[in-house]
Amino acid sequence: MHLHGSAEISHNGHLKIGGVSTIDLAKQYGTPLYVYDTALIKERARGFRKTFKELGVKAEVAYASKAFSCMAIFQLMNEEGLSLDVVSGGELYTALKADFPPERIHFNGNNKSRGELVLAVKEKIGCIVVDNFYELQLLSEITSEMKSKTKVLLRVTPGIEAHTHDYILTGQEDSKFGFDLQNGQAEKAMKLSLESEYIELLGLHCHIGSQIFETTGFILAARKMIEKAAEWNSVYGFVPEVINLGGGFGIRYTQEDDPIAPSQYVKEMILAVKEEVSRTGMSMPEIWIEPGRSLVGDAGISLYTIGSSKEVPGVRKYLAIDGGMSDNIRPALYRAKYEALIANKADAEPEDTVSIAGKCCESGDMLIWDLPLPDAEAGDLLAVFCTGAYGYSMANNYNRLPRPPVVFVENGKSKLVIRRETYRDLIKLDESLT
Ligand SMILES: Cc1ncc(COP(=O)(O)O)c(C=O)c1O
Ligand SMILES: N[C@@H](CCCC[NH3+])C(=O)O
Repeated sequence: MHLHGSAEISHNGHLKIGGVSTIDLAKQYGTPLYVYDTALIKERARGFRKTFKELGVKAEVAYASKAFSCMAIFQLMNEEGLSLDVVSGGELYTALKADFPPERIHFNGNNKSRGELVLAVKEKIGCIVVDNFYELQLLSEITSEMKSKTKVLLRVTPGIEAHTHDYILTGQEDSKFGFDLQNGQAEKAMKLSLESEYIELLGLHCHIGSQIFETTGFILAARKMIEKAAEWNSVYGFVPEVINLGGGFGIRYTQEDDPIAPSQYVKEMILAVKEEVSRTGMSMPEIWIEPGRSLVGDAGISLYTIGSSKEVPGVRKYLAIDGGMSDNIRPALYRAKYEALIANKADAEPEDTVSIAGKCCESGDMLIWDLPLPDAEAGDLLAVFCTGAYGYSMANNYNRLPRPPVVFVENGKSKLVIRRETYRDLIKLDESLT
């Protein structure tokens, strides 16, 4: 078994993360439980910033908060000097409540509501990433009504097909996101933005997809954006201050995944930008990126207690855990794969191949198919690796399962940052509550 992130096995065969025993964590906070090693998140955040610094490029690294949003992670990212990408009024509200500096917040999304845009303009956030003509018009009206200058990036689709799951591809022509860069839409949006009195056009944004393992797509996108910007510069005199190349850097969920180092993505993108800038004679823009998964993904693990089991003779053995697609929908949604071990027998050799079932009333609620494990029984603790991104943030109350708590660990200490939902929480929106 390969360990992920900062996980290690102590002399008694127990799995530890961030220097804390997972057995103790399960005892103290119960299961299911999400655990994040914050030292690893800080290391990743510092790594991105350091790479830009070494390359001498003015940059902003914005944490894509959809990967995992709560006040504690926003506070951590703020302390690390990162900016924040939000995609809803809810994420924006959480960030403001966490005292995240509004000027370092960027607002993405393909159908922001009037209310969301008003909040963003009122709070004078760093920039709004405008996605379509409807939004451009709406934002022009809102900023004029409020007489408030607002910085904007235009999200464009550069027409790149990155290699990843279809559901998480976003940079191709046939996408719901952004202005098409090739067919004149983006150019029209740029002209409209320049004409709008209260809109201050900072530059362009693209995001080609998520969990991408190669740099080709990023390089092509970067080149296309600079090339287009240079063309517009010569025709309209528009010089972009900022080019945002999005996020999407892949991480290792299983040994089948072969990601490159986060710094490598950045280095190759910057090299492409620099080459294109000198070829076209444009001035070097600030480069912004928006990683989510690569900041928090492998820093998180999920802990579950094993309960029932079922043997289908000659076919397979199911082991059921006390969570499932309600706290990790990725296997059901994308056929995502994970690795796991028995945390209280972390040094034991696998003896069996089992399939890990969730407890939701759904046959598709399978967390891991065909997992080699040592002999496991009810009460054992299952640790699933790399659940830090899009686990808690996509958690739901299907079957009215309460969402698990989140604990941060670092240097042998743990801290509860989101408490477990209670049954009372589950009915708190019901109007008949007396
Ligand atoms: C606009 C935008 N930015 C950033 C991200 C972050 O992506 P990832 O978590 O893959 O780094 C996403 C998600 O794919 C996104 O849609
Ligand atoms: N939620 C997805 C990725 C989509 C990212 C947001 N555009 C995942 O779990 O992999």
